[in-house]
Amino acid sequence: MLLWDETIFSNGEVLEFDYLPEYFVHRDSQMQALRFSLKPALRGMRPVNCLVKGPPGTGKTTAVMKVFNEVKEYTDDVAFVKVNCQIDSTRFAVVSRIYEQLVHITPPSSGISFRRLFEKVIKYLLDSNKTLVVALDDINYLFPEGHADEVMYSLLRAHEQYPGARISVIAIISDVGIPYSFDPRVGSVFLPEEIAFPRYEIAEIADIISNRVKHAFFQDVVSDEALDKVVTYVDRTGDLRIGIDLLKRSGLNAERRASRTVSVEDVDKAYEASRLLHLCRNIKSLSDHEKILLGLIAKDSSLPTGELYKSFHEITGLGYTRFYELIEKMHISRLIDADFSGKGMRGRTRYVAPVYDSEDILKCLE
Ligand SMILES: Nc1ncnc2c1ncn2[C@@H]1O[C@H](COP(=O)(O)OP(=O)(O)OP(=O)(O)O)[C@@H](O)[C@H]1O
Repeated sequence: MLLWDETIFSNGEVLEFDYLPEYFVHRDSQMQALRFSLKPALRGMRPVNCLVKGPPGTGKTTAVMKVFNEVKEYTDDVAFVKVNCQIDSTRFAVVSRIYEQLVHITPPSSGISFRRLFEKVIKYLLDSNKTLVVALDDINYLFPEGHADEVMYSLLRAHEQYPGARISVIAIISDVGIPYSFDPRVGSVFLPEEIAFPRYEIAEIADIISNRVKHAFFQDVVSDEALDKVVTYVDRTGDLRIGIDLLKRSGLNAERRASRTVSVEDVDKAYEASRLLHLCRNIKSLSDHEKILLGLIAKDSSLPTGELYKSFHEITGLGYTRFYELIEKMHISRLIDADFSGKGMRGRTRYVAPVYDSEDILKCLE
């Protein structure tokens, strides 16, 4: 029996999402490519822009943050800023975040234009003679409304308007199969070094997960069978984040039943929640109107678009154009399927259906 102050976690912190692991392996070539791209900054030159691409949970953000930390050890002349585009999803929000991280003051959310704020960023860089490297993490979230082009254009052409400004970008794309492309105007200034992060092999997953177990739990808490089960689940999606979440939830499940060991059943039970991680993460990033619409679609996927619009309009008061834009956006984000069902008596009727299990969607929306 576990007492109140007893725990099976020796260092649960290593299972938190924001933990930067010391043991970071199987990404040597990618780390090396990042180092080479950033190296010019050590000589006061603009670093090479990068496009870091790969499926979710393959270590992209971690690799970039680790290389940032390495360079910070060498020099104070480079300022590194990571922007989470899922949270900061407009050009203004991105530059606000950059300003906040550089100057350590949160700018007002209104009453100041993008241009004014951007000029403050540039002034800071010129006054301090620093090079700025911006990692735009999960830049995918900026594509649907065209913000990715605006952001990239502003950052990468800054030196034309403000001579002497040195800014480079590491665009991190979580590749979930949705096509994306930059505007040709951006393409002419963004000729990046592309760095691919492929899915991990099962042996690599096993290596990383077992190392995390060693640091997170006391000895012999996680049996080989339970560990294998976690690895099998991670291998299904290729996403290590799911594995780390699984470890944490399995451990908590074991503690809940006052056990000193994590069983295969604890892992199975935890997977119910962990497998929804991505879906819930995507849904969390939607606006309130999008959530309402997705909820309606999940509740009844057989509704023709006209009916769906009526219900949506009743709740939100929004018009058809906006409704249609939201349908398009969620279609692009792969949350819904939106297909023309053919030509009927009333012309073309477009039906929409959720890509994911409706119950799962409703669970994430709760
Ligand atoms: N090679 C590795 N060694 C140790 N831990 C790793 C490794 N790769 C990824 N991880 C862990 O997996 C989790 C997800 O990694 P990370 O956030 O870097 O992935 P990502 O590719 O940026 O994901 P996304 O595209 O979803 O944003 C983190 O907790 C990280 O510590």
